[in-house]
This record gives sequence, structure tokens and C-alpha cells, in this order.
Amino acid sequence: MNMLISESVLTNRQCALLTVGQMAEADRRSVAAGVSSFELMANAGAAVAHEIECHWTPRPVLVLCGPGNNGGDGFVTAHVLAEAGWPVRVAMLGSRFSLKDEARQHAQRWVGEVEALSPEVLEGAELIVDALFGAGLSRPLQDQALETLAAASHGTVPIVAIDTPSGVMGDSGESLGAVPAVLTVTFFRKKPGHLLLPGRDLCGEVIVADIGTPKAVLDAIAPQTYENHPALWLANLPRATSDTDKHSRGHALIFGGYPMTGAARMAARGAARAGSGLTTIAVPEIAFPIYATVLDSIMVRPWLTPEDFGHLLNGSRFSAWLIGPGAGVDKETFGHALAMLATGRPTIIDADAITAFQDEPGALDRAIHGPCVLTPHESEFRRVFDPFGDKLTRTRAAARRCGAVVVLKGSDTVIAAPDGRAIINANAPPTLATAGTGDVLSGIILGLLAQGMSAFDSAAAGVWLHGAAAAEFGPGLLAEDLPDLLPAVFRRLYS
Ligand SMILES: NC(=O)C1=CN([C@@H]2O[C@H](COP(=O)(O)OP(=O)(O)OC[C@H]3O[C@@H](n4cnc5c(N)ncnc54)[C@H](O)[C@@H]3O)[C@@H](O)[C@H]2O)[C@@H](O)CC1
Ligand SMILES: Nc1ncnc2c1ncn2[C@@H]1O[C@H](COP(=O)(O)OP(=O)(O)O)[C@@H](O)[C@H]1O
Ligand SMILES: [K+]
Repeated sequence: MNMLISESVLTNRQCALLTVGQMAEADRRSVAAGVSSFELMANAGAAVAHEIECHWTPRPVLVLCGPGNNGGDGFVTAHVLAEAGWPVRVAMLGSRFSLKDEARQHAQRWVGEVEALSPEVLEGAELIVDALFGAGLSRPLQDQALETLAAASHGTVPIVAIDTPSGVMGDSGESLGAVPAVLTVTFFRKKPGHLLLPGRDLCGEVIVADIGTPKAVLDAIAPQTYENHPALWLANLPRATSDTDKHSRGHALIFGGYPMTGAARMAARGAARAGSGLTTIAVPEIAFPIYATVLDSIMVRPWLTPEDFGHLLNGSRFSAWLIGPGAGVDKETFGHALAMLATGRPTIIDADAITAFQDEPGALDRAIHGPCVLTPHESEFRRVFDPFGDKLTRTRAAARRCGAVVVLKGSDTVIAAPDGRAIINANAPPTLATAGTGDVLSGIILGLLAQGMSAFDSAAAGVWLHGAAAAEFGPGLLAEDLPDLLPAVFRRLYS
């Protein structure tokens, strides 16, 4: 199956992620719109049972129910599977008589025994349903819940989680004692914790089930967080048309360092493959022969003194610039980055150019006044931004503070805009953990920025294209392979 094509039929509304608070609001608004809590829970449990029936043949199932509504969903699942003829047992943390409202009503429909939760109940189960706690867990798992899940994870019996694996925090993906599920069924929309690590790895396959929540609820909630997907930016992706010439596709300029010359070259190839009409690397004169002998369509422009480089920036030829890959952490890099930012033209500050601000992070904030993207990995981020809080919160706070789009890289890259919007990326394979892939990423984003795409869209599209290119290649990936994989990714996106 062609994943890119089938994925792109999603709409951006379907990519929205809801916080735990927003999901509770969605439930309240659904009830106000006439869909009862009882019905929502019935639909939730039935959706879990349906997914189980799609994934497995009938076998002894053990449903572990908790004291809240997640447990209520578990009782519905148990009931539906039993009605379908599956052998089902239920074990519960606490008493079913302490359940409230719709959870209590649904539990009352379970006529079978309810065993007390303990590791012993796992005996004989060939499928385990984790309905202990949902995305809004308030404290770490302990006692019977912790011990029973831990014992379950030591065996080979598959675990299906309702909403989230119990112990995964829906807003942050942090784990307070969760164990890995093979399948997680959540409702209406994913939560950030389904995509942020370690949550994403603990969830296994994630299915989002419709439980009857009216679509209008999403407009009222106005989510600010999304899962990265072409539906968010494909319409704004620059495309050449019959009246396009190379100049109208933008001119990207990259600061080329010395002696680390490979990084800027890879970034340049990323920018050119992303569609930049012209791509130039500006290099200190001593490095000119090295760059010039290995580049063809990418131009190399030598400069003699830092002042010469400054003059280059004052011309109107360039539509976006990048500094950082192989630039060196020194006063010159600091100065060149400030000079780029002073123009107000689209600028990417990456790698060494981020670290160059470590003694004076405030200078970065003061200098940013045009479209700007910062692309730190975790260590670079910590050198200039506040390290506290989960990845989504930290990235948002950094973007708000400095006024740039911040791309905090990793397996769960977060892209945040100063206005509070944020996107979490989940398509990047671990083969990207190899030297130089970050340089290609900043180059791809540069190529899009140079063509006039907005900073936020360029960053989101760049991160996704980078992940898709790596996935296209598979094992054995080198950073320099990435630019040449982009044409195949574009072809599929546009087909
Ligand atoms: N109408 C709704 O609100 C719907 C809710 N749904 C389900 O409801 C779930 C959310 O329900 P709740 O808000 O009741 O949350 P939970 O089912 O996660 O239960 C929270 C309860 O557990 C207690 N608790 C939290 N951490 C604990 C710990 N470590 N040890 C022991 N007790 C702990 C809390 O004090 C609270 O009483 C969702 O995950 C989803 O499965 C679905 O039924 C769809 C509709
Ligand atoms: N385990 C991983 N899974 C997915 N993507 C990863 C993983 N590790 C790194 N990446 C991605 O690879 C790139 C590495 O960039 P960076 O750390 O700047 O490396 P370099 O400086 O060598 O270019 C980033 O885009 C990052 O998100
Ligand atoms: K759960």
C-alpha cells in the first residue's frame, strides 16, 4: 500500500491532538449536544471490543478495570466480547460499587464474577485488556496496579490498552509505571502522550475510535496541537508552474564553515532538492577550492573578511539564509548570525550557531524580528533555553520567549510557533540517528523558506519530508543519501 497517498486523504482536523482537559471538555460538550455519557462509554467499550475482534481470534481475555471511567470502558468491553462468545474474566482495582455514574451503570450489566486485582489473576489469560487508568492519571501507579501490570509485561500475552497504557500521562507522554501495549484504542482524537516519548513506544499501534462526539465540538475547543501530516501544509508547499523561473523559486544562502565543510554541503543539497531555485554557499576564501571542486549546480561564493560576508547579506539577491552546520562555535559565528537576523529576512539558526549564543541567550531573543527557525537537538536546546517541563511545554515556551519557530529534534520532534501552535512529528525512523542528518534537515527547511513558505509550515513540512525520505531508504542510511530521496517523496505526495 502507498502510505503517503492513503495518509494524505486525512484532513487537518483529524490531525488535531487534544489535551486531557480538552478531551474532558469534548465529553461535556457532547453531553450538552445530546449524546449521553452512558452512550459515549458504551461506544468507547464497543470500539475496543471491535478492534480486539479485528486483531485476534477468540481466546481467554482478562479485563483489568480501574476505579474511574477507564474502568467503565473496560466493563463495556468485557460485556461486548462475552456476548460475542469470547471467554472473558474481569479483575478490578477496588470495588465495583465505588464506581460512579455511567461507569457504575455499565459495571452493573456485567453479571460475571469480578476478581480482586493481583498478579495471580493473570493465570490463564491469553489477551489482557488494560482499563485501569486513562490519559488523565493523577499520580504514579502503585501496589496492585503496578505489580499486576509489571507481571503482565513479563509474560508474552499481548496487552490492549484503553485510551492509554495505564501510567502514561496523556499530555506529556511521561510514564508513571506503564508497561507496553501492542494496541491502544483511544477516542475522538489522539492526545500528545500518544506521540511523545516514551508514551508513543508504550502505546504500540494506536487506533482512534469515533464514539459519537459531534464534529462541531472541535471548533469550540480550537486545538493548538497537531500531529505532523501533509494535510497541515501540503496546500502551501511551493510547486513550480509553467510561468516559474529559477529566480521566482528563491535563492538560498548557506554560511559555509571551515574546516568542517561537509555539513554545509549536505545542507545545500537539501535546500536545492527541496526546490530552492538557486542555492549558494558563502565560504571563507581558504575553503573555496574544497567546496568548489565537489559542487556542481550549487554555487560557491568566496569571501575574504567577515565584512565581505556582511556585504553579501545586504544585497537583495537572497531570499533566506542558514547558519550553523559546520560553522564553528565562536565569535564570528555569533556575529554572522546576528547579521543575518538583523536583515529581518527568513533565517535558520542551527547547530553551532545556536551554541554560539550559550553565554548570551538574551541576544538571540533580541535579534529575532523576522521569520526565523531554530533547529536545536536536546543538548543545543539546553544551552539557550529553559530545560524544565515536558518536551511539548519546553518547546512552546522557547518559541514564545525568542519569537522564532523552534524545532526541538529527536525521535518525537516538536515544532512550536511563538503564537502557541505546536506540531509533534512521528514519522522519523531511528536510522536518522547518524551524523549529519540534522544538517540536511536545516537545508530542507531552508529550501522551503527560500521559496516563500512560512516559517512554521516550512519547519513542519521539512521535518516530515526528512522523516519520509529516511523511511524510504531503510537501513544503512547516511546523511548524504537524504537529499536524493526527496524526489520520490515529492512524487508520491503529488500523485
Ligand atoms: N464521558 C467521558 O468522560 C468518557 C470517558 N471515557 C473514559 O474515561 C476515562 C477517563 O476517566 P476518568 O477521568 O474517570 O479517569 P480514570 O479512569 O483514569 O480514573 C481516575 C480515577 O483514578 C484515581 N487515580 C488516579 N491515579 C491513581 C493511581 N495511581 N492509583 C490509584 N488511583 C488513581 C483518580 O483519583 C480517579 O478517581 C478515559 O480514559 C476514557 O477511557 C470514555 O468512556 C468516553 C467517554
Ligand atoms: N532515534 C531517532 N529517531 C528518529 N529520528 C532521529 C533519531 N535520532 C535523531 N533523529 C533525527 O536526526 C536528526 C539529527 O540531527 P542532529 O542531532 O542535529 O545531528 P547532526 O548534528 O549530526 O546533523 C534530527 O532531525 C533528529 O530529529
Ligand atoms: K488504560
